[in-house]
Amino acid sequence: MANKVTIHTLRKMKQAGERIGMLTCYDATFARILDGAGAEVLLVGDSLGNVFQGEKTTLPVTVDQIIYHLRAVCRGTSRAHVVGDMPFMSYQTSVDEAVRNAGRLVAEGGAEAVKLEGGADFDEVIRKIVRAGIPVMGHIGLTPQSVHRMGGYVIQGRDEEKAKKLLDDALALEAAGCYSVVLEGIPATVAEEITSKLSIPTIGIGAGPSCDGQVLVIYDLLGMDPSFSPKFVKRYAQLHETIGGAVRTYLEEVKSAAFPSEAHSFQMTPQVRSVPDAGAELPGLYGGSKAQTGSN
Ligand SMILES: Nc1nc(=O)c2c([nH]1)NC[C@@H]1CN(c3ccc(C(=O)N[C@@H](CCC(=O)O)C(=O)O)cc3)CN21
Ligand SMILES: CC(C)C(=O)C(=O)O
Ligand SMILES: [Mg+2]
Repeated sequence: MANKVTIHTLRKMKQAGERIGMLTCYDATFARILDGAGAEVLLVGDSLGNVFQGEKTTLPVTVDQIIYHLRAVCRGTSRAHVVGDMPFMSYQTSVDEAVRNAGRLVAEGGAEAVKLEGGADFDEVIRKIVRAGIPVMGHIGLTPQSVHRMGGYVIQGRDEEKAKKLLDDALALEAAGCYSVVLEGIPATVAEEITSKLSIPTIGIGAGPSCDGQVLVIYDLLGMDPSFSPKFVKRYAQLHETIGGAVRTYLEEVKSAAFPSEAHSFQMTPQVRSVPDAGAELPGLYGGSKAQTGSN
């Protein structure tokens, strides 16, 4: 828990010009690695629909599934700020339902904040969640839950009018009480202007270098899926090849019986030989019945 990252840490980082490093995370083992590496924010994103479940969109993800992954991530995290993504239809139908679902991510999942997609249209929902004591991270631009309305994963805010709408939405989110906002899939200049006009930190994904922080889907930066390579992703590893290579070697060794060798095998406990005659009279003394402990 040493210097736990909170919403205040993130605001101070913006003021100090220190960039915020955020990653998605879906399980405890990754959480230990990412937290240990110094990520300030871990997001249990609804992108788990794509990368964990193999769905085409994030739309089928449920509140129960986000909670399940949040619990795992929280167990593996000691320093990072953990955010839970509000999935599709968990906050769009009514303010009451939104507050209840945000509360579930915190109370059942262990999230320290929630994130939801949308601009000024959601200010009432955001105000009520914040009033309930739950910090809200906004998310505007290319909002994947609106994939069908956008007609695909299309970069947003490319003309002046749409760019102005994004700035207005960002200001509305800040006014509604968001402590931070994700800017996804928008021109770098638009993200730069929004970042300069907000007091709360902006976190970009496909939004250029001027945001106060950056977020990427962990599987993308690790290069787990060679078929997913949009322009905004940088691969810092080629784990698809690394994992594939390790598994192919394992399979070869299983087939050639090179694995397991003696080093990965167990031996019986060495037994003390019973002394002829005496052994018959004192069976317990010479290792007949008592189990020994301490070796493999
Ligand atoms: N693994 C993964 N990474 C993500 O970043 C991600 C998900 N899944 N699932 C939910 C959404 C979907 N996302 C996407 C998916 C594709 C593009 C894409 O193809 N973008 C084009 C730009 C298209 C344009 O120019 O308008 C690109 O080439 O970057 C963008 C965001 C972001 N999110
Ligand atoms: C990429 C981030 C911002 C996200 O919303 C997700 O992973 O679901
Ligand atoms: Mg999301």
